[in-house]
Amino acid sequence: MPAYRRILLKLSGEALMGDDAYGINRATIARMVAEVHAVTKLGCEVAVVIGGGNIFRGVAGGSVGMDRATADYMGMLATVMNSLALADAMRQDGLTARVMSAIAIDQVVEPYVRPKALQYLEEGKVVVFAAGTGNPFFTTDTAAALRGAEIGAEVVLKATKVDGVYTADPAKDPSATRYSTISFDEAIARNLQVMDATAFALCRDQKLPIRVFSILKTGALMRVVQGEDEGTLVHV
Ligand SMILES: Nc1ncnc2c1ncn2[C@@H]1O[C@H](COP(=O)(O)OP(=O)(O)O)[C@@H](O)[C@H]1O
Ligand SMILES: O=c1ccn([C@@H]2O[C@H](COP(=O)(O)OP(=O)(O)O)[C@@H](O)[C@H]2O)c(=O)[nH]1
Repeated sequence: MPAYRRILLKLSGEALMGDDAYGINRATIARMVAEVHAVTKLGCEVAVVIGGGNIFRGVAGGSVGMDRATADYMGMLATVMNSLALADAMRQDGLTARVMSAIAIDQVVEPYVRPKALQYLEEGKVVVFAAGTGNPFFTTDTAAALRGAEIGAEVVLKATKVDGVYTADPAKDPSATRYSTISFDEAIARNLQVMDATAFALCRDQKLPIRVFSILKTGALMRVVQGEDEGTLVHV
């Protein structure tokens, strides 16, 4: 029995690069798909939000000097590409996935319609939410919080490059230590950058817990879905 009936899984775009410099690493995406497939077999309904940082980010290198909103729309389009790649990898693995976009791009993917998304989930299909929230100045972490709340997910699972929430950015401060649990209030007060404050605040207000764990660690998703202690739980 899974510990959760329905989850919202946030996959880092940047982590999908694996050891590549850009784009999507086939082995990394195939491994993530296999892990998602395994948890669906437990009877867990899975919705996915995927980032775009492996292709384009509104606030990084390639966007210097650009109008921020324009750069953010490019970032959202990057998430559409990742979503298509992910859904196709799922198809190859024998999983049925549906991509729904927050921005109209009807010839490519169907638009996000909440009742339709709920129907797909009830049918056991994996739903991949593309284009983030559909708005510039937001992130795919916030999209994960938003869609997670909308579909009544019991938890937002953030699969990223680090294996939890640390006292400081572990990429910059090697003396940082990992929390096994932390409250939303403390994570916000300490300005911990593992997720943006908008995402934290939305989940806190909706009483939707977040678990942060490593996308690089094989079997971590399964352990989380089985209710085992993995990564960091951010709670109300
Ligand atoms: N307190 C912290 N605990 C953990 N990670 C942190 C913290 N502060 C900053 N980070 C950084 O946040 C990154 C994850 O956030 P982000 O870049 O938005 O990832 P994603 O691509 O998954 O959206 C980690 O790779 C880590 O280096
Ligand atoms: O609701 C959203 C979600 C994403 N983005 C843009 O899309 C980029 C890629 O998303 P994100 O950085 O969250 O991806 P990840 O960190 O997971 O790779 C962001 O930098 C933003 O420019 C946006 O404008 N609105």
